[in-house]
Amino acid sequence: MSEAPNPPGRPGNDTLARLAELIESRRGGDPDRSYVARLFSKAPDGILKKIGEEATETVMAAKDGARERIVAETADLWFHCLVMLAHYDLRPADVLAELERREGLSGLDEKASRAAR
Ligand SMILES: N=c1c2ncn([C@@H]3O[C@H](COP(=O)(O)OP(=O)(O)OP(=O)(O)O)[C@@H](O)[C@H]3O)c2ncn1[C@@H]1O[C@H](COP(=O)(O)O)[C@@H](O)[C@H]1O
Repeated sequence: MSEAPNPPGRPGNDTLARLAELIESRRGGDPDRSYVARLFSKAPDGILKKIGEEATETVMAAKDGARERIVAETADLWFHCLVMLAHYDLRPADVLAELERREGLSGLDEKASRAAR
């Protein structure tokens, strides 16, 4: 994976990594001063509940074809997933590595190989 910073105006892996570090820094923080610390204090159920809510809101925005809401709700969903990953000592890099591992592997071929197992 490239270590180069994101090109200006092109947020990417750096953004996820930076946000993950910020989330990590909130562990054990004051729930009255930090939303992330509040989520950690309710982990895992409080985080998982938010992921369910944000996933539903993302689906509803997409059904409406509301592009701005799709972006906003997907950002909420990704953010809460990052908090969940941190709770389980995982990082965005772990998920990105899995996506990279799948690059070039057709989802249909992968599914067919499962049936053959
Ligand atoms: N990216 C986010 C981010 N995205 C969404 N949210 C919060 O996630 C919540 C989304 O919940 P909802 O939309 O359901 O709104 P709500 O009804 O107010 O939420 P609930 O009361 O139901 O929990 C809101 O409170 C948002 O403010 C976020 N909160 C924090 N961050 C990042 O996390 C960093 C640390 O935040 P603090 O820990 O609060 O300092 C921030 O600097 C940001 O970079």
